[in-house]
Amino acid sequence: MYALLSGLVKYMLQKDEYYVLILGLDNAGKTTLLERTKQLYNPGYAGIPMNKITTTVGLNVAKVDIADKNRIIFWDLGGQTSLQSLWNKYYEEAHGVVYVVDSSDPDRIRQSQEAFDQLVGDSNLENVPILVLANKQDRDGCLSVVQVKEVFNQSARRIGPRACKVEPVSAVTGEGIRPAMEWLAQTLVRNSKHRPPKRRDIS
Ligand SMILES: Nc1nc2c(ncn2[C@@H]2O[C@H](COP(=O)(O)OP(=O)(O)OP(=O)(O)O)[C@@H](O)[C@H]2O)c(=O)[nH]1
Ligand SMILES: [Mg+2]
Repeated sequence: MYALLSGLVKYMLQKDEYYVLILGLDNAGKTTLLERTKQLYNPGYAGIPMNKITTTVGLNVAKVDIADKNRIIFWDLGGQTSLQSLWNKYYEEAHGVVYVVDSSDPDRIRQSQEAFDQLVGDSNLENVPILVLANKQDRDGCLSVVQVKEVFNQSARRIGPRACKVEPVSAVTGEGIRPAMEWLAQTLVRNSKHRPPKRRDIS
C-alpha cells in the first residue's frame, strides 16, 4: 500500500519535458513570441516590455506548462545569417520546432523558406513535428496564411509524413498563439514514440 501511494505521489510530482526550438530569420518575431507565450501561460508574469526586446545573439530559454503533465522548454535562437549555422547543434535534443515567419516581409519569404528547407532536410530532425507560425498577422497587407503555405509547400517532400502545421499568429497581440501551442503540445505527446520526453520532478 505504501509503495502504491508513494508511487502515485511521485507520479503526481513529475512532468514530461519536451524541448522545442524556436527558429526563423532575424526579425521574424521569435523572442517576441516567446515573451507573449510566457505571459499567456503564466498569468503572474509581467515580462520584458516588447520595445526592450533586441536581436538575439545567444539563446533564450523558457519553461512553459502548456498542459497539466506537460512542460515545454523553449530554446529561442538568433536568426541572423551568421547564427543560423548554430541551429543544427540543437537538433538531436529537440522534440519539436516552431518556425516563425515574418508575414509582413514578402521580400524575405523566399529566404525564409530556403532556411526552412535546410532544417527540414536535416537527418537529426527526422520525424520531429514542426509548427510554422505566419507571424505579424496584425500588420496591414501582410501575407495570408494561405500565401505562406503556398511558399512553404515547396518543402513538402522534405517535410515528409511528419506532423507539420501552418498557423496565423500575432506575437504582439497574442492572437492565435494558444491554439497553435495546444496543437504543438498534443503533437509532441503523439510523437513520443519517436522522441520520448524526459520525465522530471517538478521544480
Ligand atoms: N507588428 C508586429 N510586430 C512584431 C510581431 N512580432 C514581432 N514583431 C516585431 O518585430 C521585431 C523583431 O522581433 P524579435 O522578436 O526581436 O525578432 P527575432 O525573430 O527574435 O529576431 P532575432 O533575435 O534577430 O533572430 C520587433 O520590432 C518586434 O516588435 C508581431 O506579431 N506584429
Ligand atoms: Mg530574438
